[in-house]
Amino acid sequence: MTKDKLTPPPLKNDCFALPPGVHWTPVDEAQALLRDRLGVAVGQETVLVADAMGRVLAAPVLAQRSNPPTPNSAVDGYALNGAAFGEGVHYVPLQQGRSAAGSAFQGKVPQGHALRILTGASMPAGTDTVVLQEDVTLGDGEIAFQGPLKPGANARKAGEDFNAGDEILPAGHRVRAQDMALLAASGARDIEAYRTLRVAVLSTGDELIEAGDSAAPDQIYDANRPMLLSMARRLGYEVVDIGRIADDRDTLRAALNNAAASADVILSSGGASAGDEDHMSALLQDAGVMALWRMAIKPGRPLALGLWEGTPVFGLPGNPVAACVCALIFALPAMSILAGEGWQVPKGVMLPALFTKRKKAGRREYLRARRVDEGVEVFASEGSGRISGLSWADGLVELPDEAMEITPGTPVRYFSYRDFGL
Ligand SMILES: Nc1nc2c(c(=O)[nH]1)N[C@H]1C(S)=C(S)[C@@H](COP(=O)(O)OP(=O)(O)OC[C@H]3O[C@@H](n4cnc5c(N)ncnc54)[C@H](O)[C@@H]3O)O[C@H]1N2
Ligand code: MOO
Repeated sequence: MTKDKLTPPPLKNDCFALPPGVHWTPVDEAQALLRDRLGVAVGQETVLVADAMGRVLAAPVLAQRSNPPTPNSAVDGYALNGAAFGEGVHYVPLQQGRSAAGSAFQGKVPQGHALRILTGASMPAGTDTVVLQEDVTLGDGEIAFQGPLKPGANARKAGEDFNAGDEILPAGHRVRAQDMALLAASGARDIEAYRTLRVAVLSTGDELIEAGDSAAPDQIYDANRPMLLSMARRLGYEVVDIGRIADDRDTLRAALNNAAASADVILSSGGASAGDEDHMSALLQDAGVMALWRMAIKPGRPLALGLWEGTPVFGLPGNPVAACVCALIFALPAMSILAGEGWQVPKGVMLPALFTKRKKAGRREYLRARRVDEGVEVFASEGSGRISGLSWADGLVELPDEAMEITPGTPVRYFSYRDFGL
């Protein structure tokens, strides 16, 4: 072929333009596929309640006992039979003794008598009501107060919170600090939990060096691996650090074998597109287990999804912002399924935009964003190598697949990093 016979394509400097003839998978379609195809990837184990924080329940938790286990007093005061004290002033003799939390009164309170009672103490036999000590004048061996009393006032019924045998937490629930109170109160000694998901993380690229090492001019620090390892740790997963892998197919194959043998899911970054050194997508394609690799998302359109030796692989794009966004939008909810928690995606909130942008149709866009009192502002650049914007931001703005004209005040969807559990 001679030079003058070559026909160059029309110049297309927009690297985000969607080439025709390629199916660009919408975010919703890719998420639906992950949601349908993935299942729990971990076994189960028995875990002491003391160690339950952050664990995902593999079975519902049933209460071993009721809360409260007996009727008890909600206040410090005097226990009596409420129905016996109608309108008017009452002078009521005190029964000897008292009922305190953990030290219940053993006898029966005679009709027309009252017993000193403290908050949390079991209601003694013969009583159903507590008159608040602030409403009482204490005399010598008797109390005086103004009727009428409402029978049952200031007393908690046995099981009013939950009863023995009630399901207090469902399977698939991830135990939070607040749930630790419920688990302990229910009398549980241990829970059935899913084993903690193991997440292997690797970075590909000959240019990468380790944080803190001395760098040649064309080397760059591996920024994605520390980010992805930290996301996994923060979400309570066990991490397996596979390290930095050179742009060499055999080396990457060996690293994937190692990762698949030691983890339940693999997060890699770089080499996801179709360049000469994009071995991740090539290997997954050769193995015939490549599901999707072009997403209608910005940043991050090259995303290699596949199975390696049966282990799901997320081949995230190399650019750190794209790696972060694709991890949040695809890998995190997928990992929550693998971990037993079911599909978890944040709903976000609609906030007024404090920026101007004209968005084209065909791709969902995520902008680094920061919530302020008046609404949400976005990072000055959309460049997916601008790592500083990830730290500038406290979350993401999501713009829909359709075209959109945003001016100050237009409602836009905002997710905080915390909404993703980060
Ligand atoms: N001709 C085209 N070239 C590129 C296109 C395109 O459509 N046509 N898309 C660009 C986009 S968008 C992205 S994103 C990248 C994705 O490619 P890869 O996933 O294969 O990523 P790499 O090429 O390996 O790296 C991209 C970029 O990110 C840097 N990088 C990689 N890993 C790390 C890391 N662990 N820490 C920090 N930085 C990392 C890498 O040095 C590159 O600068 O392809 C574009 N090219
Ligand atoms: O689409 Mo690339 O993943 O933005 O940087």
